Amino acid sequence: MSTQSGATPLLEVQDLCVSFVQYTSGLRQSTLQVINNLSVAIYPGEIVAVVGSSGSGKSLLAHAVLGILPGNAKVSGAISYDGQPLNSRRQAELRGKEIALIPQSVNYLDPLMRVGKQVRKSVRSGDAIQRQREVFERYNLGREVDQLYPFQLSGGMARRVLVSTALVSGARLVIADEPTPGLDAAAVAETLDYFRDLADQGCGVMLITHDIETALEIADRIAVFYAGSTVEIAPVQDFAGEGEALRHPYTKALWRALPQNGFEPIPGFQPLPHELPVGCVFQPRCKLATSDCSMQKPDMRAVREGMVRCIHAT
Ligand SMILES: Nc1ncnc2c1ncn2[C@@H]1O[C@H](COP(=O)(O)OP(=O)(O)OP(=O)(O)O)[C@@H](O)[C@H]1O
Ligand code: NI
Repeated sequence: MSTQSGATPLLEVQDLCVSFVQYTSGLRQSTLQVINNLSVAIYPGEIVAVVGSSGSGKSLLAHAVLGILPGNAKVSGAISYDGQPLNSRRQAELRGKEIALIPQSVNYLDPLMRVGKQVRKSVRSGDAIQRQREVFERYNLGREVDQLYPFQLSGGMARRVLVSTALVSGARLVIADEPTPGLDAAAVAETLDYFRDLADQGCGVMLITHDIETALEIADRIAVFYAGSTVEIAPVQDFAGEGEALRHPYTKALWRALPQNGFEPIPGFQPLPHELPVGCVFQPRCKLATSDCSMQKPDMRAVREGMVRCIHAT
């Protein structure tokens, strides 16, 4: 992209496809493709928000980058970190160290380890106890919390512990999968400020969220997911006015569905992985659709300072 020309992305995902092998009756095997030709990059110093409705493939992208997809997942495409291919050996090496995940579910906490100890395990340099206490203080987690087991935490406390684990790690790439639900306004603001600090220090942050308003507050670029792929990647400034700077009809529709823009709903539903339409996946819901849109799936292409997957975009 022209704004970042020359720089090496911290994370680059190219043409990622993820499918699951499923066994139906008896030994019959079928393949369900859930991520299709997905490409996205994160440069040092930026926050990229990944937005999209439930089931669009956001968490699977995070799990593919970390190498923690379930065993029946088949992955193709290229993922690189800091200019080098991110193969499974490197994923294991970097996971929780250079690359930290704030998982969507609090079930990722180790149920058998006191939370102070499990957070300290992620500290790579400096005084582990001091780092852990500093971050816990920021999140209003008192000393007594250090000794608790995950089942003794409230939902919001468990979330703050998960965020703390990533923040003490000193990771250069933080992938935050819906980090804020269940947090009160102060903790949300604290978390978003922390992401901004990390980016300002040269880290990269992928913020996965279905809350487009939070994304617009904090991110530099927005990647919009729909039915297992990216439909648009746009600088945050393009989300303004009537959405005239946006490229994809779905992104424009998301923008107009926000309360301040009149709550105009998008008719129809996102298709499930086994019922994807031929051609453009958005075509059945799109006002601009022509017969060409149902012929073949459009490629992602550069339009102005962003990327879009629509043959009509200008
Ligand atoms: N292990 C699996 N086997 C088969 N299908 C799966 C598996 N895991 C996820 N999927 C499917 O892949 C699609 C994408 O799932 P994913 O969890 O990435 O969605 P998401 O965008 O994170 O949604 P949410 O906002 O609800 O967290 C969904 O249709 C889901 O049903
Ligand atoms: Ni998810």
